[in-house]
Amino acid sequence: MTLQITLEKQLGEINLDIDLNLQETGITALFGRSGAGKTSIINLIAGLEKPDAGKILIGDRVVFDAARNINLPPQKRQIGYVFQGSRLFPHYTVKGNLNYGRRHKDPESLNTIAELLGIEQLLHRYPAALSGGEQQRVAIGRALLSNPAMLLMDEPLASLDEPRKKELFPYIEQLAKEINIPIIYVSHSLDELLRLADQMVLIDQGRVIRHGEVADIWNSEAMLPWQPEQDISVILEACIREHSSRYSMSCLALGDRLSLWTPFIDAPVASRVRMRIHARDISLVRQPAEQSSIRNVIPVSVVDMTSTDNTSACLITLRAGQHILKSSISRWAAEELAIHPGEQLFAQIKGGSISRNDQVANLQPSNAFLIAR
Ligand SMILES: Nc1ncnc2c1ncn2[C@@H]1O[C@H](COP(=O)(O)OP(=O)(O)OP(=O)(O)O)[C@@H](O)[C@H]1O
Repeated sequence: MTLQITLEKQLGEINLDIDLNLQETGITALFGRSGAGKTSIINLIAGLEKPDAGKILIGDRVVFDAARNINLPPQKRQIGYVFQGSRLFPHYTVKGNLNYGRRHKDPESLNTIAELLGIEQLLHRYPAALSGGEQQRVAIGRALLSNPAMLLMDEPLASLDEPRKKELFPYIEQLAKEINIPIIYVSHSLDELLRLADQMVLIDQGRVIRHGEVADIWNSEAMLPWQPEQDISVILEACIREHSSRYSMSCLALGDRLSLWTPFIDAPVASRVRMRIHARDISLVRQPAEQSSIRNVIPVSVVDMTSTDNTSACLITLRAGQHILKSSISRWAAEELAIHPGEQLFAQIKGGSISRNDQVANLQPSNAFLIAR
């Protein structure tokens, strides 16, 4: 099943003009600045607003086609929607909320979804007696129990504090693995992109700037505006080659003979992981030191270097096998080392600098992620 979305809509000053083909499963993040048009896109897909022109196809089901005057109302589109706030009915219990609008209130699917979201113990409580994270899990459950062909989530974590956000990540990841429908997830959080998204669509001024794999876009120039100079990073995706239980570290295969040691990742050898590596944690040398505390000394070639006169730092883009790395060093050091594009150098990466929050372990080739705890 594919998802084809062509939309045009004048939104005040912004002319929304979108043409997207989305994957059938997994999470696609709609990412962009405030006011870029993300919520408008999912409201148009859900049928809460009407496009000026375009067509929306879920598989072979046409839910909107301006040319043929087809415009199914939201309840006929088979689309689940999770909003920023949970929007639960306060006078219904959790169970009542989950069953709301369900024609066939079979307890089996309710129990399955409740278990998936860890809300089995909450079924008889009222929303007022739930935490923000629990309320959002119920809201997700309610959307799923409408048996949707696709799920839209508009910043579902935005109203939660950091600990609650972290509490919800594993549920959303698990959900993406268990349910076989596409999820469109609106966000402007890099952490959510790193942890949850398989694909991303970068939106600006109502247009699609980039659409593709998260790592490809994250590592491109298009994402630099979202990364403060001190916090520039790349996403690296690779398979676990081995573990060292003695030192509590894991080794990622970057290529035939290229390895990266990181703090231990609780996932099997050969499984794929995603890792955020900060440019500030990579230094460069012409020759590896004979004795060094740094475990990762990786041969790289210089792809590109940028610096501005008014900053002291120089950002150097590097290639290690198939992987992109970025190093932020001082302009002084860059000049002294006389670094130029095309040169071969060695990147030193302190394994310990990669925190647990920067690691995501993926147990399936389908990009379904499990957080490395
Ligand atoms: N019905 C409308 N009529 C006119 N302008 C609108 C309408 N809906 C949205 N807009 C404008 O379109 C732009 C995009 O809004 P939208 O809410 O889709 O952005 P967003 O990317 O979701 O932003 P945020 O991240 O802040 O939620 C905004 O400038 C908004 O003011």
